[in-house]
Amino acid sequence: MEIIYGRNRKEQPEPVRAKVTGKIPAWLQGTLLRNGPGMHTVGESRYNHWFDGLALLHSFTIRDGEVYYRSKYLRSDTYNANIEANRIVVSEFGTMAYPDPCKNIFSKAFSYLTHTIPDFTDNCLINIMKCGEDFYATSETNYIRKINPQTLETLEKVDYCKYVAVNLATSHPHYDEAGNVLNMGTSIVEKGKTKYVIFKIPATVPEGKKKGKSSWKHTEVFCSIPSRSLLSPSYYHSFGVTENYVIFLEQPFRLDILKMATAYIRGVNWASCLAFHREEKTYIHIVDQRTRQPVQTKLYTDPMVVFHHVNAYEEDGCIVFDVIAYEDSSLYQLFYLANLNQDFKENAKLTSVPTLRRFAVPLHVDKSAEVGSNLIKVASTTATALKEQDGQVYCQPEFLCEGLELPRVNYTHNGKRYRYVFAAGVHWSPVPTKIIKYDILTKSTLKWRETDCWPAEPLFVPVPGAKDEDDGVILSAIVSTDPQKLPFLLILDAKSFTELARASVDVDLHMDLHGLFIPDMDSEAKKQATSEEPQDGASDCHGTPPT
Ligand SMILES: CC1=C(/C=C/C(C)=C/C=C/C(C)=C/C=O)C(C)(C)CCC1
Ligand SMILES: [Fe+2]
Repeated sequence: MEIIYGRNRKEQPEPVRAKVTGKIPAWLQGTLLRNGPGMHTVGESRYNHWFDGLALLHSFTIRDGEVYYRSKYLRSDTYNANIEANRIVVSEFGTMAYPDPCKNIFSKAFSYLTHTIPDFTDNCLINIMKCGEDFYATSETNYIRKINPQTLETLEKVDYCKYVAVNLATSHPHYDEAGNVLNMGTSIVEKGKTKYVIFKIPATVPEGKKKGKSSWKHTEVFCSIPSRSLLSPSYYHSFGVTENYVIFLEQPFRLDILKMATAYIRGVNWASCLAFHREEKTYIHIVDQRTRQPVQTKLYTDPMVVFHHVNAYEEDGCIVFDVIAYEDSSLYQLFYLANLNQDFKENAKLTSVPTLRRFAVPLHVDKSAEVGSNLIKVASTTATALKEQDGQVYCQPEFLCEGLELPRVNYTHNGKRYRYVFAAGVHWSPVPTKIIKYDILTKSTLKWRETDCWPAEPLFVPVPGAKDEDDGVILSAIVSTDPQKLPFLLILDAKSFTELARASVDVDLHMDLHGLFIPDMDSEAKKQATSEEPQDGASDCHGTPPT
């Protein structure tokens, strides 16, 4: 497993032409842009956790049946400082680092205690976010980095704090049809007012506002939800939306602000400031996007840990939402590199399998409904919401299926009724071994797997003019541990899950986390843009750099 997770990868900044077998659909034109950790040692120093690794961006550009690959390390301030010092000098999720070895521990403690929380890393390794015409590499701190989606070059650093009062923000924003970004973050520095903030970044500068100003300046706070515990807000990796509502799970997997404030002096990492409180409830917050107010009903469910929301929609006065949930927080523990070694089968055993759970919550509680009665009348789910004596509502999910992570849906169905979940297949180990299509209606599963192949998150791309939800393809970057087999971009027909094509590349492909697909501009504009490109005559697979 070290081959997959712990090894430093060589970047490939010049495009390499892939060897394509099978046939790539003619309509599939664009760039799959993805992010993930690629470097886990700097000089003699080593990160402890897979989520610490320096961000390595990579892309597969698909054009006229050909595929070009490139990869480039994000030149974050963190990357540059580490490379210059030839050691890890910036702290990450699982590794605490000290910038200045000359200072003694007390001066360090003093300088950090003057700020509640020290400056976080800009090593944005988790996802890619589209904001108007711009693309950003993202993580969960207050920093994101603008990138050039074609050349993968690193551009300016954006600090969320300048536009909205958050110190942490998710790397799983949602997009509406106009491309506006809806995201959530936590404000932890104002100790008396620890809160979760839902905010919207417009795709363009709003009409009537001075032209030329960045749309970031028009970021609006939608709603703030005070944290139940001021010194220990919930950690969350994503949230859900429907057409009119936002779903936020305040789960008992919490950050301890006091522990964070003293982490440097104590020499412990950020991860140790996170704890799962298995005796506590998970509170379900629903925010109405139209009134920007939280729904007043107190909704809760059993303790659980959720990283990924899958999708959500409204049905008959209820909100139905699907998440991948765990019984504990062992997932983050398993990604310590010490567990991802040869004995990973023993060391990296999840103590709880990820399960796809469907919740249904009532938007209104009928005053005349009896205590103990189930408020969910939706026939399509067995999820329940029981009215309690004190007016609270206890929600119990329907268990749909288990053994899946990194879920994706056809994004045109985001927030709406949907039927298919595409995901990576994992079981008692966090290492994906297959790609799954789960049909919520028939509760059936289609799978793709191949020996010694380790798939990444599967991404659905719809065929233009698609009629069915699964009219399109699945793209997944596959890492191979068979020395005879190159890594490849896999293209599956999303309906049948049969392989349409694979594009093998002789490069050091890394296991990544998340990304997006950027469809090419319309064909006329594309012709103009590519008319000046030289002809591809390379036989060594180093083809024409795609624009
Ligand atoms: C650096 C840093 C953080 C980083 C978290 C990361 C990097 C999480 C990655 C999560 C992933 C990849 C989950 C996949 O399911 C915290 C804890 C937010 C807060 C303190 C500073
Ligand atoms: Fe994620």
